Amino acid sequence: MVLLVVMGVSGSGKSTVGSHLAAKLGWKFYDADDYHPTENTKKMAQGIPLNDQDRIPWLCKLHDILMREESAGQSVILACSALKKMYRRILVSGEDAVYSKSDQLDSATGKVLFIHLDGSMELIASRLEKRRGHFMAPELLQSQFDTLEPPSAPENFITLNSLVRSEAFFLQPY
Ligand SMILES: Nc1ncnc2c1ncn2[C@@H]1O[C@H](COP(=O)(O)OP(=O)(O)OP(=O)(O)O)[C@@H](O)[C@H]1O
Ligand SMILES: O=C(O)[C@H](O)[C@@H](O)[C@H](O)[C@H](O)CO
Repeated sequence: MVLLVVMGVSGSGKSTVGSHLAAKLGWKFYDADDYHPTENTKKMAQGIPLNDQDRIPWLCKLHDILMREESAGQSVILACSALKKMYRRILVSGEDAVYSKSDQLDSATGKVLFIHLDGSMELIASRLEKRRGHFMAPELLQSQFDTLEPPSAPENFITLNSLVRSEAFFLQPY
């Protein structure tokens, strides 16, 4: 049983790569975008970046989903921006991560593998310009990069270039 989170800034390819990979592996797929409260979606559509207060309850909900699937023995892929280290700790450990020191929770980090899709602002901006029918305002990209804290040790992560072709992904089911 594997819990995978495909993370990165808006437009890095989380939904595309994550859903493709889940279909290929026969795992369940969740898109964090589907779990935002309406207020968050409205804010983003108006070009207003989300803050910690907007994101924390949403991340706690996503943590609950991951834990439910873990209890059921179900491997899952979640596409979620997870921009800050604290946000990733909430996904792994729930609301406790908001209040406790990071090293108190480090033993739990191995529960979830984060795949960071890393790409240049130029590449991702060109994708967002072409994308249609999505609520996210493309002008929020700068704030997404400003907020991003790329994962680092002792987090459990791998970094892939956003140019990765989802069909070429190498993971096999196990
Ligand atoms: N590897 C890729 N090569 C070329 N285009 C891609 C690739 N991955 C994604 N795209 C395109 O880039 C755009 C953004 O991709 P996608 O919606 O998957 O990103 P995202 O990270 O889920 O964005 P958001 O967080 O805003 O929902 C889409 O139009 C998608 O078709
Ligand atoms: O943390 C965030 O700011 C949000 O998750 C955004 O990244 C959006 O949900 C998404 O990426 C837009 O499509």
